[in-house]
Amino acid sequence: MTEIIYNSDWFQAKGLRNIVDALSKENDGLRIVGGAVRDSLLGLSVSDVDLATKLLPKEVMGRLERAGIKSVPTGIEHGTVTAVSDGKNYEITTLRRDVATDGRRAVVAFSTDWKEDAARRDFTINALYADAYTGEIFDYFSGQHDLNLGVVRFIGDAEQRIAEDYLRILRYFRFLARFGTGSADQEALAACAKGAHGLTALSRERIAQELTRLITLPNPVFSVQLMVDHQIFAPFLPELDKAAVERLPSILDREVQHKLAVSLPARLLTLLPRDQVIVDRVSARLKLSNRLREQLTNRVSGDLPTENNIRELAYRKGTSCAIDTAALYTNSNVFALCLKRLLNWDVPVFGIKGGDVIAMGVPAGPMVAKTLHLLEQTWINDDFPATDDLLTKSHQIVVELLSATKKA
Ligand SMILES: Nc1ccn([C@@H]2O[C@H](COP(=O)(O)OP(=O)(O)OP(=O)(O)O)[C@@H](O)[C@H]2O)c(=O)n1
Repeated sequence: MTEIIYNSDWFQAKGLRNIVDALSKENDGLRIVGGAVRDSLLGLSVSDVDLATKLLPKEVMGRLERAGIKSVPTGIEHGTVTAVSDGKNYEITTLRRDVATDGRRAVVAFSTDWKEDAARRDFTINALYADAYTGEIFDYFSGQHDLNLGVVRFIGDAEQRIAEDYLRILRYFRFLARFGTGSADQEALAACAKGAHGLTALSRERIAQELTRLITLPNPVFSVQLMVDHQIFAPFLPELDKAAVERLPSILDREVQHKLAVSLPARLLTLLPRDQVIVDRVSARLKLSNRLREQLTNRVSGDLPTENNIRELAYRKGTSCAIDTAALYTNSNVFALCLKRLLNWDVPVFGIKGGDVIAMGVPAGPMVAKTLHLLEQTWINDDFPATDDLLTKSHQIVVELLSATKKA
């Protein structure tokens, strides 16, 4: 186990080594903790490295400064300093024990006891530490055992851990989807259900971020089903569509079968009815980014996709939007036909401009835009013919249009 950590690229990274050299003047003062240790033991890639230390935040900042490493007091009242080393951020947090909490924010006291620090963390698999010099693992709550079995277990009393931070409910289901083996502990589920009301007190951004991370995992179905069964969505997503638990697996199947990239908007929309008002309301409540809101709106507004209109949808709203809507709202036959229509088809550019129709005899003014609109729609209805055919046909249409206008 020690070798796995010690030989990892992230452990030997220059940025981390510089920090370790700057801080770790005494033994037992600095350890890696949480996701980096957990993921590394599973052979997964590690992107974020968090450190825990017995040193007080001021001392951490002082030592980093003397070593020429930039540090930012990102959460100094909770003991967290972010070091920027070799272009990467590392969060360094002084060991803590909780003294009070309102479920959103813990009031903490600093500690020098590793087990005390471990005891205030959420799950056994997240309370694994690795010595920052040797990579030696410290496991106070059988986290490695649980990791090997795919068990997500709260440390100590689940209700208490949840009351310290209600976001842990959503984290529970996310980690279950990532590491679980398809079973969940009834006591933990009951504690999550009991604490779910507390989710309303959390910042919407934190909820949206967790939900996004869960829903875009390779297989969130088991967790989502459990969350539906235990009414976990009710406090922040009462609009949850009953069909969600069927639509989500169908999207996943289609993504895998047709090698489609995971689409966040499509995954989120599996949870909601196809109703723009509701989607807008949820987007506002969860404070989703403008870009994501637009993507969601594009996917619920307009006609349902069919084999006949799928290219028009792709032309007007983009290929990924067209594929998503087909994946979300059509049966498997129609979906396959839609995909076939989009395969090897590059969305073309309409080749006629205002100047072209004026050159064809349309008088400058409002008639230009109207004519362009008509020509574009005809081009779409004719299944996007190439520019030469488009020009010939456009000429005919303009001639007919002008003679009809003259007669009128
Ligand atoms: N509500 C929370 C959030 C975090 N943690 C602790 O803080 C560590 C770091 O948290 P975070 O970076 O959010 O998660 P990771 O465990 O690193 O995993 P991932 O990045 O995959 O979410 C966790 O491992 C856990 O020990 C916790 O106890 N309770």
